[in-house]
Amino acid sequence: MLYYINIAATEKGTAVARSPTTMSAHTQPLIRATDLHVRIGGNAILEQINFTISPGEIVTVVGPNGSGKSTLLRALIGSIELSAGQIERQSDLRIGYVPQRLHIDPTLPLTVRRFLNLPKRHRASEIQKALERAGIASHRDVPMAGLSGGQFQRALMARALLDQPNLLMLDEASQGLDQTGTADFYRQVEEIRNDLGCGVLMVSHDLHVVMRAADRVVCLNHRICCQGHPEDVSADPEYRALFGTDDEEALAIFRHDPHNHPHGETGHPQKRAQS
Ligand SMILES: Nc1ncnc2c1ncn2[C@@H]1O[C@H](COP(=O)(O)OP(=O)(O)OP(=O)(O)O)[C@@H](O)[C@H]1O
Repeated sequence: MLYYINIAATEKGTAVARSPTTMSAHTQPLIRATDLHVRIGGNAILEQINFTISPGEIVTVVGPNGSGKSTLLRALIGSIELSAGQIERQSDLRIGYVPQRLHIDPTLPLTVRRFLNLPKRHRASEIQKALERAGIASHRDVPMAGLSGGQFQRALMARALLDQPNLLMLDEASQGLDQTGTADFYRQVEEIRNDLGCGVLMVSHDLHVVMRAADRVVCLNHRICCQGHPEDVSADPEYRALFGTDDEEALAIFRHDPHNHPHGETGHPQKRAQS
C-alpha cells in the first residue's frame, strides 16, 4: 500500500501534510513527486518537479553544479522543507542513502565493521552480506582510514544496504574514482539492483557511465529540462546546451541491455511542460 501526503505551502512557506489516502503498491512507483517546489533563502532551487521512480529502475540525475541535484534527493527523502508540491511514497519504502560527502577523522580507530554498526548495531551475518553486495567482503576489519577512495565509497554503500532498501540513493558516489573504478562501481550498483530488485536513484557527473548504466536520465537545471532513455536525452537540445555536443563517444559506447524488470517512464525524453 502507499500512503499519500499532500504538501502545500503555508504563509511561512512551511510544508504541511494533509489527507492521507492509500493506493495499490505493486502498480505504483516507489516515490512520486508532483509539482515540487523548493526555495532556500528566498532562491528558487527546484521548480515544478514532476518525478517518479519505480522498483528495479536505475535513474540518474545529471545537471550543472548548483542545479539542485542533491536538493532533489534530500527533498525526496523528506529531509528538506518543501515550498509546495506533493510527494507520495510507498508505505514500506526503505531508502538506503549514500551521501555526497562524509568526512571521518583519520585518527579515529574505526574499522569498517564498527562503522557499519553506527548508529545501530547489526548482526554479523547482515554486515557480511552487505559487504559482499558492496564488493568489499574481505575488508570488514580494515580501518576506515586505510581504505582507498573506491573502497571507502563501497563501505558507504554497504552501510546503505544494511536495512535491505527498496530504493538506493547515491549522491555522486563515484566521485574521485578513476575511469576503471567508476565503471566497476556502477557494475556493482547494477548487480545490487538485480539482486535486491530495488530502485536506484543516483546523481552523477560521469556522463559516459550514465549513458551505459541508467535506464532513465533526468536532466536537471532547477527544473527538469528533459528526461527519458539516455540515448534520447543525449540528443536533446536542452541537454546539449548544458553539456555540449562532444558526447559522440558516450553515444558510441552506449548499449542498452534489456533488463528483466519494469522500465517506468523510459522512452522518449519528456519535454518539460513548464516554461
Ligand atoms: N542549506 C542550504 N543553504 C543555502 N543554500 C543552499 C542550501 N542547500 C543548497 N543550497 C543552494 O542550492 C543550490 C543547489 O544546491 P545542490 O547542492 O542541490 O546542487 P547540486 O546540483 O547538487 O550541485 P553540485 O553538482 O555542485 O553538487 C546551490 O546554489 C546551493 O548553494
